[in-house]
Amino acid sequence: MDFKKLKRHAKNYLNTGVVQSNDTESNQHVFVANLFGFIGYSITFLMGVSAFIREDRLLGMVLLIACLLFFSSHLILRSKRITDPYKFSANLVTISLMMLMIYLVFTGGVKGTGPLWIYIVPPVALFFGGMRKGTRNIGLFVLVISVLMFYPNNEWLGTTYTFEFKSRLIYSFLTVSCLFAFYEYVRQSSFIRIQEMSQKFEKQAMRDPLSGLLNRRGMRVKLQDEFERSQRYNNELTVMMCDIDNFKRVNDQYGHDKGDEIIKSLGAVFKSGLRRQDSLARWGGEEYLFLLPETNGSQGMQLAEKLRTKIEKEQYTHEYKNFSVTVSIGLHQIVVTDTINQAITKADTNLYKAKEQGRNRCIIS
Ligand SMILES: Nc1nc2c(ncn2[C@@H]2O[C@H](COP(=O)(O)OP(=O)(O)OP(=O)(O)O)[C@@H](O)[C@H]2O)c(=O)[nH]1
Repeated sequence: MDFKKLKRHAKNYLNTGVVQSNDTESNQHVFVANLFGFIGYSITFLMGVSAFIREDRLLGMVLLIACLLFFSSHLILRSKRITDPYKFSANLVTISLMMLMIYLVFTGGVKGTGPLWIYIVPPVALFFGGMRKGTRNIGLFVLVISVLMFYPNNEWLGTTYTFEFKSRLIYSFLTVSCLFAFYEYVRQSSFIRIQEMSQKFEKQAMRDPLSGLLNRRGMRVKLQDEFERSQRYNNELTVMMCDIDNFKRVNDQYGHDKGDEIIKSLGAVFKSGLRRQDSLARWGGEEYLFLLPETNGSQGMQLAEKLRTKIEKEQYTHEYKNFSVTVSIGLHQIVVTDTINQAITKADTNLYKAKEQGRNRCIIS
């Protein structure tokens, strides 16, 4: 088998149970669960076989049982019948690991070196359980091994340790646990911060910075969603293209800043006249695109007229003089044969007609 094939197999294996729609954090956990399960059953298998060779049958059996449990955690991730396979698998890995460690502390493992393995517990418990559950599990684990080790006269141990060894084992274990808990805390909070920032940037990429409305990119996403929905449920859907009349003159007369203020203000006026399910975007310089789900042409026309008259009455001031602007609107009720671009072009054509017929009016096909 060549290296590339081996790499692909390893990747597929480690991605068992990864769900495409899940967030990166959940999938990372599934990936690590597979990796840990793999390391867990490989090592316990080798150690189990080695224990049998040394004729330590009991240790060999325990290690092979642990190996089976680690392997089951991988099989669980493949299961389609279990509701939350990751949770089940992660709990199985953590509990099996802790039981194995308790056993190693109890028996001493090979020549009293068994307790050296307990340092695997903190990273695994914290990674799979998170801060709260992980810390609680580590606390329980320390309690159990402390009781076993410090019970008078070593009565609850299958081996003997010196007092110095036991106490230093617990101190060092607690130190490692605290460091891992701190690390997990920093990792988790950084991850949350990065996720929040990425959501914020994603939102910003869909918005027009001047008006705060959707930009073309954001509107394209809405158009696609609503278009598909209207076709699936046979719902009425209307698009409306609106343009400020003679805006060049407004800019020339009152300045670009005033022009910007008007673009922003019109967006807010339009928005206040829409329903929650409607979408509004700044489609171009002084052009707005409306998407009106569950709205037919005549309902769209009523809304367009309402908005047009509202804008007409809106007053702006420049150097103590009041003035107003008007808008022209072109509408189109989408039909089944339309593509998104065709629907927009038809609304645009109607807008052009409205401009031609003298502006400050609404036209529908
Ligand atoms: N202030 C401001 N002006 C803009 C912005 N984007 C586009 N414009 C201006 O809007 C004007 C649009 O002018 P035209 O396309 O000639 O159309 P109009 O003057 O509105 O005339 P009609 O559309 O035919 O009624 C141009 O002068 C652009 O510079 C913007 O973000 N801010």
